[in-house]
Amino acid sequence: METISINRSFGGTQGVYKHASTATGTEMTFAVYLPPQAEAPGAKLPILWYLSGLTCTHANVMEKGEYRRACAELGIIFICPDTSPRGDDVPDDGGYDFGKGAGFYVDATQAPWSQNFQMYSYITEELPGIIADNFPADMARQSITGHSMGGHGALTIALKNPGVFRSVSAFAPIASPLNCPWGHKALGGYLGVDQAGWRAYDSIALIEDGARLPEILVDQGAADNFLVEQLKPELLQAACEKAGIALTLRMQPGYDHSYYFISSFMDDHVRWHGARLI
Ligand SMILES: N[C@@H](CCC(=O)N[C@@H](CS)C(=O)NCC(=O)O)C(=O)O
Repeated sequence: METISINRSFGGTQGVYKHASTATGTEMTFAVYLPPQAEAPGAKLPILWYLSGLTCTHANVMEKGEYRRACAELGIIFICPDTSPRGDDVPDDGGYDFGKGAGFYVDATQAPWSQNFQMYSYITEELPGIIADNFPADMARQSITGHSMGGHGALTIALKNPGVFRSVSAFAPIASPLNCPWGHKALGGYLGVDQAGWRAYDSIALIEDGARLPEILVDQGAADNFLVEQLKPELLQAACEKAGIALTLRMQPGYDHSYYFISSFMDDHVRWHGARLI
């Protein structure tokens, strides 16, 4: 692991790092905020993962997400991975919603994507190992959140890994790739046309197939341009009601899909996870 930058912030440090990934076969960049409590000898602190949305790198939430004040107060490590492999040798698509910047947190099975687009394994196996080896992290206390495509990532990863995360929340998540154009393009490309294989990466299908979480917090801007066609929180609400999952879905009047929305509710999410991590 190589350090790209370290900046003092809220008494802790905002770092950016890169490493050679065996999952993706590329260099991967990620950001880690260490709160001031990390500097105490023998510290082992809880982790909050944040998975980003389409077009993002680690940097969007790092620069605009405004998580550091609450993480510094509570003593939470905040981790910001990239959304896909990068590099000249990595295949790409002309659009913003498939290929680079759009890994969808799946392990691709279809050529040419399967060579590098192994983001599910990267996020659930490889990067946690790097974090455990290099930071004062208590891997028994992890929570996960994310935005849009990253909200889909947070929900599906938590549903598929029971017991790993103390809590899961999301900002404007893609509720069901099986039921929106972004999902059809990406999962069709990465996993092939047989939609049976998509169910392992669809929150609604996972719940229908028996996966359970005790509770979920979701904030959704009511003025989000993607709400009706792509995000469809009503599908998550119906699935959770049927399965007995305690979903708190907060429709936020006037908010759009941007980091102006995410940063407005980030403090709430960090504190909600903090109450379950500390
Ligand atoms: N570029 C797309 C929108 C993509 C988009 O809204 N991406 C969200 C995540 S789904 C984002 O966080 N973008 C980066 C940013 O706002 O910093 C469009 O113009 O329709």
